[in-house]
Amino acid sequence: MSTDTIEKTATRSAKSGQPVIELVGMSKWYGNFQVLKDIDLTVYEGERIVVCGPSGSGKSTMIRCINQLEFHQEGDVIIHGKAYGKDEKQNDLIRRDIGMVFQSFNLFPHLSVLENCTMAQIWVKETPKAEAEAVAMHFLERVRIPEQAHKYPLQLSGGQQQRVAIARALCMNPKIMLFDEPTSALDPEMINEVLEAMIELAQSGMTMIVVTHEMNFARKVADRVIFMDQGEIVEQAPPHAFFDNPQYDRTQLFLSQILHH
Ligand SMILES: Nc1ncnc2c1ncn2[C@@H]1O[C@H](COP(=O)(O)OP(=O)(O)OP(=O)(O)O)[C@@H](O)[C@H]1O
Repeated sequence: MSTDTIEKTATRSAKSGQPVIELVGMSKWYGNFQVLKDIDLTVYEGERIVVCGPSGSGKSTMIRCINQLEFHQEGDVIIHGKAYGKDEKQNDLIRRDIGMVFQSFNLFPHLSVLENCTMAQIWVKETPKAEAEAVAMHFLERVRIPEQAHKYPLQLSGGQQQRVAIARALCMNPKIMLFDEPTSALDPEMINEVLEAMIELAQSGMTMIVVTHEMNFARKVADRVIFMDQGEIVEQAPPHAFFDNPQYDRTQLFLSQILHH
């Protein structure tokens, strides 16, 4: 697929035409190993991007560079028109717009569900406790587990913990949500409840980048599917271009990746 077609695809799928994430010539090395190679990617407001590719292709590293959990060494990461730079205060402000959900939930085990959802609001945004709790309950209701608010993470199922992690991220009122294999650690019967929460979020207009191999989710929700391989974006297209076109050779590549995952 030509760069021109990719650009048109991206523009067509944009909800408002405003770029919210721009990766420009982004490269990163771990020692001598180049994990990301000259990545160019523009994500528009309200777009839902699914990222897939073989293990080790750099998917996690790319999305972790978007909120600077990892640091790129060349190129630019621009969020809402502002590039991460040397000014840590500005970097913190940029990061506040971005919520992240990890494969391993990353909840604090010694805090209740409610406290997990209020801690950053209280300490980072200085929201009064009662208000933070009301916000937390709102989002716990949205992911359908308000009744678990006073339990501790280890008293919940994996699917419930992941929904808490989604609620916790939403409590910070992010403009962008990043998901790094959010269902990979879950038992099969719990995957759907998490995907449903993500689908509802997508339908609310949230800009999302989701690293996942859940292709039903990609089909239902994604505006664009991006394939990475060896640190590069090797292909991107709307999901139907891959899945509804039996002639499309990337479908074969994709299936082989899934089978080996
Ligand atoms: N902290 C690190 N130090 C050195 N190498 C790393 C580090 N983190 C990741 N890597 C390497 O970078 C490459 C890309 O890793 P990354 O986790 O981004 O891939 P991925 O596509 O998300 O893989 P997976 O699907 O298995 O999660 C891999 O070869 C990995 O071993």
